Amino acid sequence: MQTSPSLIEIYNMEKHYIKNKLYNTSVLRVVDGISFSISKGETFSLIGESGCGKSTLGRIIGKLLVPTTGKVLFEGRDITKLVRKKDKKLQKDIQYVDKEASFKWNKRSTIFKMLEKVLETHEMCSNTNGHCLISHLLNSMGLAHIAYHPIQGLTPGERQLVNIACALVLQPKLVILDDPLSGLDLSVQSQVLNILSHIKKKRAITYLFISDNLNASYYISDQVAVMYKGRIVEKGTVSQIYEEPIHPYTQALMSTVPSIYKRERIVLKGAPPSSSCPSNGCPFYRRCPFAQEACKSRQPLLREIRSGQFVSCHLYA
Ligand SMILES: Nc1ncnc2c1ncn2[C@@H]1O[C@H](COP(=O)(O)OP(=O)(O)OP(=O)(O)O)[C@@H](O)[C@H]1O
Repeated sequence: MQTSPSLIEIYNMEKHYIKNKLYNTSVLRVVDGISFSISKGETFSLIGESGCGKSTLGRIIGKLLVPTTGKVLFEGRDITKLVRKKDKKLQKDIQYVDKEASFKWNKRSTIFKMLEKVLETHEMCSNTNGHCLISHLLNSMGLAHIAYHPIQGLTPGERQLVNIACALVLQPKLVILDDPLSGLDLSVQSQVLNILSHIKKKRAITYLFISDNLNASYYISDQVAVMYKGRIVEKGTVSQIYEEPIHPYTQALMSTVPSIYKRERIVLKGAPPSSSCPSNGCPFYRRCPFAQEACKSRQPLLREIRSGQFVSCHLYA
């Protein structure tokens, strides 16, 4: 249930790509009619198997990718048609942290210098204020001891934390974390997650957390949306999605984390359909153990089945 006002609202978002294999043209529906909102101060996770469209949606919200159709409101302002490069406020307010820390900076530069440069680029803070801001941030992220180390000697975990620091130093309102734990050791993953939660408790910040790491998303999220083939099949609070999932796909997904979802393992048959052969029906019907006739021909709507828990499934229509 949402209590605080929405920071960002997404309406009917779609992203299609035209695939042209030797003139046999087809349309890839990577994001296929998605609507949701994220309240101020919450952590909203997008989960689902690889290729379901999570990053594409994240990049659209981060204004790094233009959608085919749809509308985005940020603090009530329609930003759908705004160009990120031309809007300084938007560049600062919405930060996108990519899955791999890829520094475009001089590898011999120190972390402190790099963060100074980020502030300078965004015309933020005089020197003294900037230095305070950076020191404070590095302290709260447990990075103060390596503030003057060159970037080239950092471990993968430190590089990812510095990548996140580059976003946080701008004091954004929304941080999109696209698979921030990818490629990190388990112990480093929990360190990054702890730091993200710690920062969130201290600042009025909202996270959009994109991941196929179900344990991590359980740990950090308030709200969760489950994606399947470019659509949201279920959305609710973290306990609703992980402990009381309703959609057959969510149930199968959660059965892979027996430490949280205490039911029998569900093994799905087949593979997800290609995004280039959309059907009018439910994208999950070929693999669904409960598929009915209606599932083949009619796309189910996302409906509220329990308070705050939305499901797109004909079983509950
Ligand atoms: N520029 C593009 N042109 C064509 N297809 C694309 C393009 N970008 C992404 N796709 C396809 O869109 C689908 C969704 O990709 P996306 O990266 O959004 O998925 P994801 O859920 O984030 O997966 P992962 O966790 O593996 O990154 C994939 O099948 C991908 O190949």
